[in-house]
Amino acid sequence: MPESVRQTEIDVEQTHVDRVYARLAELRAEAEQMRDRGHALAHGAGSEARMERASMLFERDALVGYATRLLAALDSEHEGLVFGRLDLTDGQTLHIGRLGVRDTDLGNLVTDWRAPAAAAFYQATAQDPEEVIRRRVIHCTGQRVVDVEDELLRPDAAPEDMQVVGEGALIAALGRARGDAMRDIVATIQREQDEAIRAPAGGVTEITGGPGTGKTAVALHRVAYLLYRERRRLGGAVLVVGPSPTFTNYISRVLPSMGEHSVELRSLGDVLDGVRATHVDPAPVAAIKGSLRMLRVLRRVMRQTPPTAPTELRITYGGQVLKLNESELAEVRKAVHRKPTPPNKSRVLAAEELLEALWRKAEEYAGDGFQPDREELLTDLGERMEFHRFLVRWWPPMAPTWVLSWLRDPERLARAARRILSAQEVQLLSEEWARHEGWSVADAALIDELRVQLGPPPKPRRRRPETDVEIVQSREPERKPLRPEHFDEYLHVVVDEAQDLSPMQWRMLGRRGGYASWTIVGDPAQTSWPDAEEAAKGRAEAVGGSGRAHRRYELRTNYRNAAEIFALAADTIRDLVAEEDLPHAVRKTGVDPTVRTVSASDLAAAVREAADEVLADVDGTVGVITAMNRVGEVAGWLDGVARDRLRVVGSLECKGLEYDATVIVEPGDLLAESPTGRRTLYVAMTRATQRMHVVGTDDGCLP
Ligand SMILES: Nc1ncnc2c1ncn2[C@@H]1O[C@H](COP(=O)(O)OP(=O)(O)OP(=O)(O)O)[C@@H](O)[C@H]1O
Repeated sequence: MPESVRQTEIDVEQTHVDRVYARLAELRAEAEQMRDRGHALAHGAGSEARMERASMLFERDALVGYATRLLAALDSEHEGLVFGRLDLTDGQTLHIGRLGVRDTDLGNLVTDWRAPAAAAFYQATAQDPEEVIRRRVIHCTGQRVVDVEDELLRPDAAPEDMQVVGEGALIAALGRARGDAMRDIVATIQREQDEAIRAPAGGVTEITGGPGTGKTAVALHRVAYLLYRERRRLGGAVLVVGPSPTFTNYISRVLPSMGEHSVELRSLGDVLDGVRATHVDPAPVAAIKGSLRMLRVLRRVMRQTPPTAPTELRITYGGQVLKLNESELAEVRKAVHRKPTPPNKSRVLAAEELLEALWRKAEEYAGDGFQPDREELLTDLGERMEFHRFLVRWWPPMAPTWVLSWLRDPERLARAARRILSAQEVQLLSEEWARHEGWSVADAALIDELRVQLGPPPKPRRRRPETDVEIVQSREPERKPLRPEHFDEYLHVVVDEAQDLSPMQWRMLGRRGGYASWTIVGDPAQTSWPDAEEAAKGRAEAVGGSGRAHRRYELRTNYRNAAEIFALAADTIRDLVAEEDLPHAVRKTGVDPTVRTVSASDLAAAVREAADEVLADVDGTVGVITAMNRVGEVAGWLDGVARDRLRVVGSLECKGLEYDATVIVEPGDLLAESPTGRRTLYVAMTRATQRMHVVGTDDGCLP
């Protein structure tokens, strides 16, 4: 095809794109004018009838809302507002874009990609072309059209003069270098993906598929689609949860690039306001913390005597010293906890039980010179300042992080875990809590559980009590949640990498989606959770009743990995996963991944060499993936190497991420790291789009 044909087609599209931007400038001016007029209307002393004013205000709000979204979309970083065109058999052409734009005569200059009319852009295939003759993907940089890629779907219906340019937008898109942020795929969504994106909002929508099949991309585009369809109901009430802050960062630009800014994106460690946990426990520790057995451990620990509580109550009444010792106080505490009221609402009950215990003491001491009256004693002691001072220290407000921190004391942990966890498990937990000051991602779910079990701490009246130690993990400025604090219910919850959620984490999310519909995205083959049955139970409880609509979509094409890379990665789990459950990688690079075995003393140099090689081979990012406990060491080996493009990541932190090239360091370490080591290695080996080197010290390092 001569270059001049391509240029002519680019020029044709440029003319249309120019018209779109000219119209947008008009719309922007109109919206601003309308906003100002609406403002004057709202504040002026006009004589319009109330109803008329209300309807104008409504119109103004609608227009200003539209204009605001339009401006936000225009101002977002993306690669052009218009990205597609359909030529249909009835002679119509339709331009597809991130937002719909109407002309002055109300004709469509651009059709929103989420509108029903645009569905054919994604659903038409060569086998089933519907009414589409030609599908064109338009590449823009800002307002400039730089290229077009066509697919001719109905050659039989194509007019003589119709030009067809390029070899397919998908393959071109997949070959592009990757950066630190995921890009939207609006221009090249494939049919199987589109079906999942446009599934109805209600009930539970499950999207599964192997690595690189676009599950995350599909989930995010689905959110944009649902907001387009049901903005009034869902606006501000959608939560997307991913495994780590690195992951949420990585995907954070996708929705804004589609003009959607009202979605709350959180990682598992910061679902709960006020806690920002980032460090990841070793797999065996995470497995204990995530197990439902922890529920019983937590219920026990919150019933323990707080470490700051006084161990003796002494009070004088009628010349007698009434005394409750440590074990008597513990009995009183037990009696209070037998009631169903949450501890933070039980102080009055605690006071009553203490007074009753004091009365029993007084009865014991009753004799010639001491004849106490029950009512009088309860009233007198209950009104004493010394009694209240004791009560506040003995039954303090309990912040969930404070109560969890009691388990850092091995003796308290052993008591709370007796006959629930094994001695070895207790030791593992103890050692891990001793190693870190802050909270881990798995701890966040425990803190959330305690928050609910303890109930909200009473608001301090004058000064904060010493024990109210809500610990915030990071020194970053507190992020302002889109929703009011502790109003944590959402109407749609998207869970990514769902295969890794522990039952305790499912409980945490379930609390936020009591009335929600769900999109659950994951790949069982990539799971790092050892007890699939327990996790499934936790998930079923979180997403609710079996009577709900439940639809499943399976994505089967791996768009990320070069076929050569995926073939080697798949070998690691072939005997764990049925062949038909592995995705099909569509893109070949002609370059095989390498596996190098070196001596332990040469490992650092070999890793450095492999990193240098791939940095020279690819333009985008390089991930060096190693066992969690070696991240610091390996980063040291690569100190100063291409800081802008090279990242050293731990095996459990690379979930969901993507690089142009990867270096897998010492695969044996990844295998040994946890009972699901083989799946972890599979995840690590499926992160690269173009190149992969595996470097290890063991000849048979790959299964
Ligand atoms: N239709 C498409 N057009 C262009 N790129 C696509 C398409 N579908 C997926 N991709 C790209 O493929 C890569 C993998 O997508 P994504 O991360 O969503 O896969 P995933 O199934 O969530 O993977 P994993 O399970 O490994 O985390 C991304 O770079 C994404 O942009």
